[in-house]
Amino acid sequence: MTAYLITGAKIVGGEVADLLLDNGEIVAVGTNLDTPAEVETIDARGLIALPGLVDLHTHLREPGREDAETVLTGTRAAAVGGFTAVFAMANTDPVADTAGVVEQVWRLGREGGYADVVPIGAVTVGRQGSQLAELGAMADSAARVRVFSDDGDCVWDAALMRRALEYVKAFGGVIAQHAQEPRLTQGAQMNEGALSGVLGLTGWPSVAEEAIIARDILLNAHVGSKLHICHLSTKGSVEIVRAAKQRGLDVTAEVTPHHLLLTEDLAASYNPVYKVNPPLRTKEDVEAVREGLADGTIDIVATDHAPHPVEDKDCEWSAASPGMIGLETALSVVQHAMVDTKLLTWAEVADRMSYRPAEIGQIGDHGRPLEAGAPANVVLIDPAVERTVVPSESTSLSRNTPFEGMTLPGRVVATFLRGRPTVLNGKPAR
Ligand SMILES: NC(=O)N[C@@H](CC(=O)O)C(=O)O
Ligand SMILES: [Zn+2]
Ligand SMILES: [Zn+2]
Repeated sequence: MTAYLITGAKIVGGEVADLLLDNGEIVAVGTNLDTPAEVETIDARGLIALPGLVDLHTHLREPGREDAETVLTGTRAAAVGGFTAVFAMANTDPVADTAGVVEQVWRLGREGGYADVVPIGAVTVGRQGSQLAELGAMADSAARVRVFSDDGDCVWDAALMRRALEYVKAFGGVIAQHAQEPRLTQGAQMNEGALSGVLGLTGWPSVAEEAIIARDILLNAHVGSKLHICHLSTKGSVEIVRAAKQRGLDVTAEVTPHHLLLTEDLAASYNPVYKVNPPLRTKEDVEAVREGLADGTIDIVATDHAPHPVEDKDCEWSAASPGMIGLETALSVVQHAMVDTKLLTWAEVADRMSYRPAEIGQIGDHGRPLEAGAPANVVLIDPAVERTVVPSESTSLSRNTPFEGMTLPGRVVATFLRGRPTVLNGKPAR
């Protein structure tokens, strides 16, 4: 295995040092390092070294919708975005609700070699919301599932949600909730407000998200288990989570890059590339989620990378599937919305996009500080360049990026997974 000497990188945006990667590990960090006779040197002057990013919320679409994405294409896109581990959501076909399916997804990730794939198990059989899935068997499987979610749908039955929280408590698992009260969002197409009225699209009110978050925080406090909130999107949700954390209640939350940057106004184009669950919200909401991410109320950024084939997006708004791709643009959006605005430092970006998601998802090999002895999961980024997002250039099989035409800062130059490059010079390396 080739050893790599990365020279002159700003370590997590701070001090300049060299990094020696060998045998899958970070062997040393410092200057004038002793290197093996055969070493590949990467000049990283001007670049920032971050721990490999971890995405707690990715839709890889395999099995079932391999026309939209596969484990291989999705993890390749993840590597291009700087990720070394992704959690694969369970809303596949068949649903990831048995040990057999989660083991298959886990194995496909291993074979691809671009990023570690950690399957998320469904909470209920077929994500139908009526009967608990075999959570224990998925936890005991080779995939070691710790995160469970019916994402795409809400576990709306309070008794079932309570039982799920109780069940996973036995092995320290976490229930990741897609907070969407179904009765309040029947036929919902976009954020509910003045604009949805003008556009004639059925509204998705903030309270449909907030009511479930409040309920689940209370249920979880009662049970004493672990609750994670997927793609939180409203100011009210931030306030509820902030108050819960102040009271010492155990809850974690994520925000997507698109909810950190985009607003509901984009729906006025009737272009379904802007249709997503939860919907794009208002400027006030965007400001609130940015503040929440900055002060730690929101623990992490997760992409909710949701690839869809052209035919599911190139149609009228109400017929289109909700969801946006995001793996390849996530870090640039975070730099633009959070770093360039001085809301987060690079060290805090490492926390929100690597350390914390690995901790919530309970994977030890990722999300470790760049120190000797840690697995060599490293990403090198150039924060000084800008690029314009062109959908046809995406590594993902799908093209449904809402950032088309936007000029965003930063670019991933190289990604290393256990010391092996998955991306070099911004291109997949394997
Ligand atoms: N976010 C979306 O709009 N869509 C996701 C499901 C989900 O995350 O709820 C998908 O699977 O396409
Ligand atoms: Zn969801
Ligand atoms: Zn999702």
